[in-house]
Amino acid sequence: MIEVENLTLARGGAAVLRDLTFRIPARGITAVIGPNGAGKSTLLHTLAGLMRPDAGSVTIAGTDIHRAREDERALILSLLTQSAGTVPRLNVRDLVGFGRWPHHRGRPTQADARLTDEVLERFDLTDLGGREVEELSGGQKQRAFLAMAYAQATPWMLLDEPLAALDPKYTRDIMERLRAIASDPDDPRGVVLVLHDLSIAADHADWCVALKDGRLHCAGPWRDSMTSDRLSALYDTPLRMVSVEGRTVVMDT
Ligand SMILES: Nc1ncnc2c1ncn2[C@@H]1O[C@H](COP(=O)(O)OP(=O)(O)OP(=O)(O)O)[C@@H](O)[C@H]1O
Repeated sequence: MIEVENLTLARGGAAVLRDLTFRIPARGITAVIGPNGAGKSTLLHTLAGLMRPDAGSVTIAGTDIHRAREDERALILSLLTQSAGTVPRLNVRDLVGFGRWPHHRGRPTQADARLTDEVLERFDLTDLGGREVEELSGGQKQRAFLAMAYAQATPWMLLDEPLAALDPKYTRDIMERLRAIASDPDDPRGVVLVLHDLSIAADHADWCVALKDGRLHCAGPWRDSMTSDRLSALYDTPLRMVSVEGRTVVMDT
């Protein structure tokens, strides 16, 4: 479980996260949503321990993230940031293998190599293993970065806008992979991702954390906590959740 208590943080002298208290259950997909500038990326970086709050705490799997050492954090969570983009002259296999770093600290074992191969296979990247990451399409690249985060083998994966600039086919591909990861009976991971596409969130998220102007708008199971009125108030624009062929779609009205 992720437990956030009274989390408060300012950037450049301005309050960005304001007294946030909520929980995220250990399993499933959690969507962090809210308008531009609401504090979603800041929250994710703070959950990951990369930003230190001015007050409050983040406890993940029983560990106070801001008291833990970096190497301890790296065994609890992987973080995929929006700026994960450029890795000159690195091939896909090495990128994915890099996810094993917290486990081997520069001395990869045969088990790390085997695990890297399994992850390449799982993400359909085996044939691309020797290709430079920079040569991949945006969708393939995102899949490779996701595989790197997965290879870190942490109980939690935190992903900042992993669908940015992806076409519908790759969007679906990534979301189906995340669903499989979150509900893997042998090795389930908690997946927390910042999303802008509300229909994707409505369709895939089990849990939601909604921020507005740095404050918690609501948090809880998506089905119970999200309504058309709540979404409209969150984004200050009329939005409606409708069911189309059994799937929830969010449209502006
Ligand atoms: N480096 C920085 N220095 C000072 N303020 C910052 C910095 N980065 C972001 N902020 C401010 O923090 C607030 C929250 O930004 P953040 O990027 O967390 O929001 P967000 O919800 O992820 O936005 P978006 O949906 O547009 O990506 C914004 O007001 C932003 O201007």
